[in-house]
Amino acid sequence: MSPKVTKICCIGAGYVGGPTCAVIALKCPHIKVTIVDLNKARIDAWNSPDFKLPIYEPGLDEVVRQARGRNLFFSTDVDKAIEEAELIFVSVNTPTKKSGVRYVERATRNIANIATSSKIVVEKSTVPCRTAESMRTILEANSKPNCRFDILSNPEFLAEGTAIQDLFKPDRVLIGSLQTPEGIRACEALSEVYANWVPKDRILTVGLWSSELSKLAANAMLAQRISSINALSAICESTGANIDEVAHAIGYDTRIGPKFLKASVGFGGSCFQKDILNLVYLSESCHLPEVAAYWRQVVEMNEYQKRRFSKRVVDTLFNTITGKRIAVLGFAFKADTGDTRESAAITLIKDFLSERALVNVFDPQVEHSQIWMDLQEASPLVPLDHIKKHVTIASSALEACKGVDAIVIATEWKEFKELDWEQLYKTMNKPAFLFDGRLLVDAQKLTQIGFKLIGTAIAASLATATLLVSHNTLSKRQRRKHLEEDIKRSLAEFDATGESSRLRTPEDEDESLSSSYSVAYDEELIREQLARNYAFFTEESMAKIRSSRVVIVGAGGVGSWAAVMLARSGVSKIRIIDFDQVTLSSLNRHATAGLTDVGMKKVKCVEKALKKMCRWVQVEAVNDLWRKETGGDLLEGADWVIDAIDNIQTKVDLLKYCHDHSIKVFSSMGAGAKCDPTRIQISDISYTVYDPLARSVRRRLRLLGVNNGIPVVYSTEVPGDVKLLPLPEEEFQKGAVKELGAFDDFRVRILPVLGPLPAIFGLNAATYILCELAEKPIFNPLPIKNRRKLYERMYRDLLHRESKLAGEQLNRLPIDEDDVGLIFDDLYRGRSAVPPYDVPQRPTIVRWDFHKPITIDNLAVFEFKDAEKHAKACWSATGDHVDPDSIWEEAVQQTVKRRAVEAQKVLDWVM
Ligand SMILES: NC(=O)c1ccc[n+]([C@@H]2O[C@H](COP(=O)([O-])OP(=O)(O)OC[C@H]3O[C@@H](n4cnc5c(N)ncnc54)[C@H](O)[C@@H]3O)[C@@H](O)[C@H]2O)c1
Ligand SMILES: O=c1ccn([C@@H]2O[C@H](COP(=O)(O)OP(=O)(O)O[C@H]3O[C@H](CO)[C@@H](O)[C@H](O)[C@H]3O)[C@@H](O)[C@H]2O)c(=O)[nH]1
Repeated sequence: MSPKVTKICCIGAGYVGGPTCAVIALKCPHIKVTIVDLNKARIDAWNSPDFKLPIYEPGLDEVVRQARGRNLFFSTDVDKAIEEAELIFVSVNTPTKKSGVRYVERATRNIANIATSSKIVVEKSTVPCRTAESMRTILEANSKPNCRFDILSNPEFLAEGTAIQDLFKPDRVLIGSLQTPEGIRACEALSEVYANWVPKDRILTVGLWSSELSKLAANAMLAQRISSINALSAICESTGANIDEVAHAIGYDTRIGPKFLKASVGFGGSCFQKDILNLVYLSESCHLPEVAAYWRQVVEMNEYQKRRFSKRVVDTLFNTITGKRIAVLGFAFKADTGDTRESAAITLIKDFLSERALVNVFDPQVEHSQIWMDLQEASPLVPLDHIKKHVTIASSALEACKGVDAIVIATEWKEFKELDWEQLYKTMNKPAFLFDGRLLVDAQKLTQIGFKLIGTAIAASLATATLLVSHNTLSKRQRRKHLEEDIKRSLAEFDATGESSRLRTPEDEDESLSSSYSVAYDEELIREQLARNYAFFTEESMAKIRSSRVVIVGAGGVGSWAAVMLARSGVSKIRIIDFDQVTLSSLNRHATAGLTDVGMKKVKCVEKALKKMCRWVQVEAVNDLWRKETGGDLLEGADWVIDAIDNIQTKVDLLKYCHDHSIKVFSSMGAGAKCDPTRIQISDISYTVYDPLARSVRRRLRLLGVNNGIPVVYSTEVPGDVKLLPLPEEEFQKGAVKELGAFDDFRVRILPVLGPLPAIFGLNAATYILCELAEKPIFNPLPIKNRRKLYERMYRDLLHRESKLAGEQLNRLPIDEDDVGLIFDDLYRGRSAVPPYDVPQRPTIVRWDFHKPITIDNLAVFEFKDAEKHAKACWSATGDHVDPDSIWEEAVQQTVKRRAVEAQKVLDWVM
């Protein structure tokens, strides 16, 4: 017979332990239930005379009111409760990663140490599969005589906000046990407890490991539905489909069902992310990388959804929210709870702050102290005082929305649906933007009031475009009128913060930077300043450039020039990282440093200059050495990274890190000891030649498994006479001098540098990235240029072959070496016309159609042996030549024809 349970202890008085065991006490008056916790404040709150419970959960206080003091007790005396109980729930928190079960382990050890009689120990916490085994080992190793422990898994499926309802009427209660007679008896004892109110057919009994895994699986499947619908919402936004309609339509299929298909700003809560990551670790430890990647994508999609949402806010508010005020309605991770763990609102507010917006936040349940704690935790490097200057916690939604430029609904609190929106509209700045991250409000009604409504998933991109145009046209005339005054005002501001003749202190820098931020720079002014770029790239591409973030590692000769040109071209977010200071000798190549900047941090010097050039630019100056161990965070949010580092090991680490994390990176190779700008070029790292730094980086990366896929700027120049200078004593004082070397052979020496060269490298990087951001990439940058000798040889080969075919020695051809260069490098990009279009070992050009004369549109590039084969097959001494289309496959014919069309365009351009 199964043992009768009369006393239960629950370790952990949190969101699960509290409501679950309170309901057990309510439904089983014959059982004494004691909920214990180490956190005294929490227990005091559970015991508070006026029922100010530590968690907000509809219906919970009613349950506690009925049972507390009768058969429900809350206590900090963990040991006493363990000793008394026959059945112990372990309902402690289980944060992510390997350390996640440490609280479970601690609680288990506690049980082992205290218990003097047999116990049924129940895992209520969500744990990785086979945690019960570790618990058993701990319990058995420490057990006393006549003391047996049976372990059960009884995962909890309640959702916050509906916990009481879920506990009263669970879909199922799952109990896992070892399939031994003792295990089954323990399982029956727990089943009996639930049977007091849960129908028997809803109590499922399974094996221990199945039960543990089922909990992770259930959450993974639920979260996967949200990520799936959120991924579809992105498609809706691009196509004009409506995600609510899509969800409704697919939910009608009984196999899919209507629940958990609400597109949102991203799921939050303490469970989903943690439990999926647990499943990912489990898959990895079972050596199932594909399975791990599959589940990881659910979390990644969620991150993407949050990022996408904040980007949408910035884009819609005319590409900048600097100085603008945004109301965030809702801070809890979902409605009807005060829980904020992993709430999407935290990420959104963090993003808004990093864009220098001002935020008003309101949540009907979340404590103010909790909001400050979460925001501080999200940005640990930013002092709380600074956060408090930019965030205001309002006491009502109305107060939060007063005077704001936009409202963001982050939590689906019902009361937000029923706000007096007409009143709110009146108090807001116009246009009154409303971003409904929960698709909560009545879109039609609010649009009629005048709101510019942008949901997570309606055809917002189209709406935004229309808005931008109408807004701009409407106010263009007035704005034009003020343009001149605005410029004057701006210039006056600059003067006030401008250079003085004395040496500047870091305090001066900060002051001038912050005051220059305070001036709102009109969108019209920005467009005027970027007019030539708009003309070059078009509206759409410029929107992409302006909303992008570039991280530049290295603020020296290369990085500073790249930063300047990116900012001048409209990039609005630049993070620049360097640990060094400006020295007098930096001035020969630095883009922004002046005499008064000597001694200043390089990154600050760049920041200061960029802000003077471009008022839209937000610079994050990070005065630190980039290290692979900790540098990941610094690359977060980057659309592109520029490697402008001169230290080879850090360079390799950065490139490898970017490669492994699929972060786009552009690298600068060696600019030292060179002077010929015509030999500087952009290519994939795998195509670099004659550059010793590139060779060394290439070799080290290859050892790390990275062969290609990194665009670089480098020079093919082979310096004739490089004079290395000895390293000055002060550099040795800094230690680790070996790390200073640009490349192996040049360690601990100073490489002579001609100033313009690093500048050109930096400008190459900026140009390449701008075209990429604009989605108008430089089409196939030449792998190699300045190959005069090669062109001469190819010309000679062609002359030789044509002479042989004609049966007489020709002196010249109707094309010259420049034409060869054009055909080979510009038209054929240095590659053969034959798939897979390799760079030929011995590139050769050959007449394509022998019926026609030699012209640049009748020559093709082949590997030497293919060219010979071609001539042999097509040429006929009688003049009855064979049509090349009859001997070459379709792909080759098409390539040659495309190149011929391009050749015609070149001719039209040149003539
Ligand atoms: N929150 C949910 O909606 C939910 C739903 C189902 C399952 N779960 C799972 O339930 C578990 C608990 O989650 P939660 O949200 O209740 O966490 P929580 O942080 O709200 O509560 C855990 C409590 O355990 C206490 N605790 C930790 N170690 C202790 C010890 N050795 N002795 C006494 N008290 C100790 C902590 O002080 C804390 O008050 C987790 O594994 C979670 O994944 C949570
Ligand atoms: O269609 C939907 C449903 C939910 N969410 C969001 O998803 C998150 C999680 O919601 P929900 O699952 O309702 O709350 P939780 O309290 O996290 O509950 C989940 O996690 C618990 C802990 O493991 C499990 O017990 C529950 O069964 C499981 O639903 C919240 O941010 C919701 O806003 C959506 O965006 N769209």
